[in-house]
Amino acid sequence: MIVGFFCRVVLPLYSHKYPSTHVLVRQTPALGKHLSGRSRSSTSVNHRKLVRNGEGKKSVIWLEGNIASGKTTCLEYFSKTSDIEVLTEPVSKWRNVQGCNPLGLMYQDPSRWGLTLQTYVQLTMLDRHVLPMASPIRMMERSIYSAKYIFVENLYKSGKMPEVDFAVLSEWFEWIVKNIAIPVDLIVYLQTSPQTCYERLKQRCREEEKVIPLEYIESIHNLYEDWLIHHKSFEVPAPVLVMPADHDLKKMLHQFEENREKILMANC
Ligand SMILES: Nc1ncnc2c1ncn2[C@@H]1O[C@H](COP(=O)(O)OP(=O)(O)O)[C@@H](O)[C@H]1O
Ligand SMILES: Cc1cn([C@H]2C[C@H](O)[C@@H](COP(=O)(O)O)O2)c(=O)[nH]c1=O
Repeated sequence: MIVGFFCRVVLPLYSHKYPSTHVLVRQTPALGKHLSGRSRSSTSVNHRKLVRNGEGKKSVIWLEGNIASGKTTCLEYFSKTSDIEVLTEPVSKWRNVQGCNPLGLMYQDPSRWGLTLQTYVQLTMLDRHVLPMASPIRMMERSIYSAKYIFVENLYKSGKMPEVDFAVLSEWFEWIVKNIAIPVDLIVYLQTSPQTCYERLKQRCREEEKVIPLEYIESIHNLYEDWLIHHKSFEVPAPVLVMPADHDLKKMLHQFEENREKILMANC
């Protein structure tokens, strides 16, 4: 089964270096063209979109990062803060929709099931994005954007997703982001080395993910870096706070605390 998923994938060699201690906030050039001052927040959405009322002062943070980079651990830490609601990724749904497991099927045969999984990921992510906010601050694990720009892109670029599947998903995605407000004020990127994620992934030992080789994690890493660091692939919809995340748990918790203000004051 491992062969079924990965044998035809041609992957680039991994050659990045990682900053180890400091945290960077990046304002994207593309963002500046569209947004200015206060308007970069959730209130800035195109008037043609379906805008939700009463959310002007609220702030939405997306937590992005590779598989097993420590997103859930970070969310757990911030979930203890009052006035923050935390939305984890709906992975349990991806593992069980009406008794079927699209995540497992995708890892077994991505060409056959990639579209199925990614259609469901797109739907369940959208469902998360449009959920009315129950607190002034929302921290959300990943986004409909990373599902498309990282995971769909990876399936397509690695030759695992047929062109027609990619075209259909792309049209759905474009329609959604054009017509539905997807607010975001800050993207926090947990920047890890693929090796770190690979080790954490093995330690976590999720059944469906046992077939994942290091090369897959490297591809996801490169797509994240091209998007959020090098700005080489797709528009970045909010400023990016880069948090080095190879450190042990103690240091990571310290780093979360150090950056608390920066993260929680995202729309000020
Ligand atoms: N800083 C860290 N050092 C060592 N292990 C970690 C660290 N952060 C998380 N882990 C462990 O790595 C695995 C993946 O972490 P998790 O938070 O679930 O990542 P993600 O949500 O990004 O997939 C879990 O077993 C978790 O306990
Ligand atoms: C968003 C997204 C995720 N996946 C896969 C990748 C992982 O196996 C899980 C998510 O786990 P994580 O520890 O939170 O990274 O889902 C995918 O295949 N496609 C996607 O769009």
